[in-house]
Amino acid sequence: MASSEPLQLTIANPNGSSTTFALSGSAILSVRRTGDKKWSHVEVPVRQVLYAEVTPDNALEMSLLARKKKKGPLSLVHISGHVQETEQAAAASFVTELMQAAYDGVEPRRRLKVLVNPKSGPGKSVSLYHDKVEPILKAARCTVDLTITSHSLHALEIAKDLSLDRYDAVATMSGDGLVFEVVNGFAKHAEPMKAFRIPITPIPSGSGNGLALNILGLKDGYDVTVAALNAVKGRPMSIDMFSVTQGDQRIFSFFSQAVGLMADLDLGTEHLRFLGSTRFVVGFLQAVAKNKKCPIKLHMKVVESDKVRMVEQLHAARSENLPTSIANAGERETSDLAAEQSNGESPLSSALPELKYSNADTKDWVTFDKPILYVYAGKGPFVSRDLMQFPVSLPNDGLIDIVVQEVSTRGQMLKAMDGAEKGAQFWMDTQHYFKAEAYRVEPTSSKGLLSVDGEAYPFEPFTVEVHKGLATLLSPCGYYQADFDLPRRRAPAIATNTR
Ligand SMILES: Nc1ncnc2c1ncn2[C@@H]1O[C@H](COP(=O)(O)OP(=O)(O)OP(=O)(O)O)[C@@H](O)[C@H]1O
Repeated sequence: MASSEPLQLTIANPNGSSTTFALSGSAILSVRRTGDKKWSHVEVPVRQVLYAEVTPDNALEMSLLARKKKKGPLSLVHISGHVQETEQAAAASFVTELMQAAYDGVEPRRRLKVLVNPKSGPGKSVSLYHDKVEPILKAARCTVDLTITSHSLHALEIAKDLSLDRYDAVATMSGDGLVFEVVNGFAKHAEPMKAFRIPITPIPSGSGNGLALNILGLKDGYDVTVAALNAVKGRPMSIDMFSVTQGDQRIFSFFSQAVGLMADLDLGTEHLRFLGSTRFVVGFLQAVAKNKKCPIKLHMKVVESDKVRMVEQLHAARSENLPTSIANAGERETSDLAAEQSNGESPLSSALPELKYSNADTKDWVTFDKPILYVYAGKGPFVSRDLMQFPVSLPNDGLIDIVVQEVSTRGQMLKAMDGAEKGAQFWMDTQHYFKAEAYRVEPTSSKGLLSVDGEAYPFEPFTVEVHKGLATLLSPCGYYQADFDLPRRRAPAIATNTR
């Protein structure tokens, strides 16, 4: 709509009440209803309009998400009215304009495979799905194929055999564990590259919801209503995936790998589960008290190690974000993607990308030569609500962010907790940060833990490499929603280069 005049429609109801809709600049919908005390005036960004139509029996039906109070939760609101004969043409064109603005290039009425893990988080995901999520998907006229997972690896089995042409996206209502199963199921699919084009969209109900936090941001990352809206109309966003190879095993990781203190925290604090998220704080304090060196050798194929430059690259990528990071999965051919991923090095293929670094050849790589407390590598700024571990992470730069924490004083490690939710620890001189194409860890002792996306794997040598843009998520904006910047005064002094 080029006009700055709001597009208006008033429908008169037989009982004497009326509803007036005004659509301003294709961004804001305002609805005023006489005779409705609860929702007499609703004003929402058009993105929050789920559906609008004039039915064959001349009813105007509209569903949207609105907040009753400015800072209150989003509620599902249905508005309906009778369209009289004289109003029919105007109502039809208003609804068409509104739907175009509301979906802005995204196909409405998505076909969703929904997986709900009844055991995730506090165990209330099934009722939460039926109470909060399903009504939104239905109001948006999505077709829903629901499976309540009945056992561990059920989601993997479903993803492995998914009828790819039947679905536009897979929604996982759980924590990060179910996403891990879906990506590893896609990797085992008969058409893996096509499977990875199906976007995955997390609806947070687990105890670890890092992916939802990264996509939806700190404020909305635990809000199932915002996540359901993202399932309805988020845009496909390509993200890099990692292959973790260990012996003959190839695991697909979308999130993180950890050894040392952070793996101990992730996997070694199950006995503190009764503490909820406090378990990580208690676990961190216990681990810092031990201050135990992680017995490994670390080799990395480093591309960037200058922290200031990484922040600048983050901002540059953000400013040019949409055309590069948002890919319309429907319009992109698998072969285009294979070309992007291979960087022209291997023939186009519908098979998974071949491993480049599965052997132990780390010649010309950087070897980290100081005592290590932990290595934490991954994608996406937040690993939890309290820790922005990878503040400069980009969704599909083809690189993995590697944090290497040197063994340091207990006092300094405790200080690292201060501002960790904003990524403050990034600037610690003892916390080294690399962007790499690949890395390899070789344990020098058999005692230790390895966590891959929160799952335990043997503490044995492993190699990780990046597959650029292999998987697809749905995102409201095309970038990770986490703010991070240079600390203005200190910036020039703290740039580290440990290459
Ligand atoms: N019906 C089920 N019974 C038991 N486990 C299940 C069931 N459905 C799925 N699972 C398993 O639950 C695991 C945990 O899921 P997820 O990580 O998504 O949630 P979570 O609440 O964050 O869990 P955690 O705290 O254990 O990481 C998954 O690895 C999955 O295999």
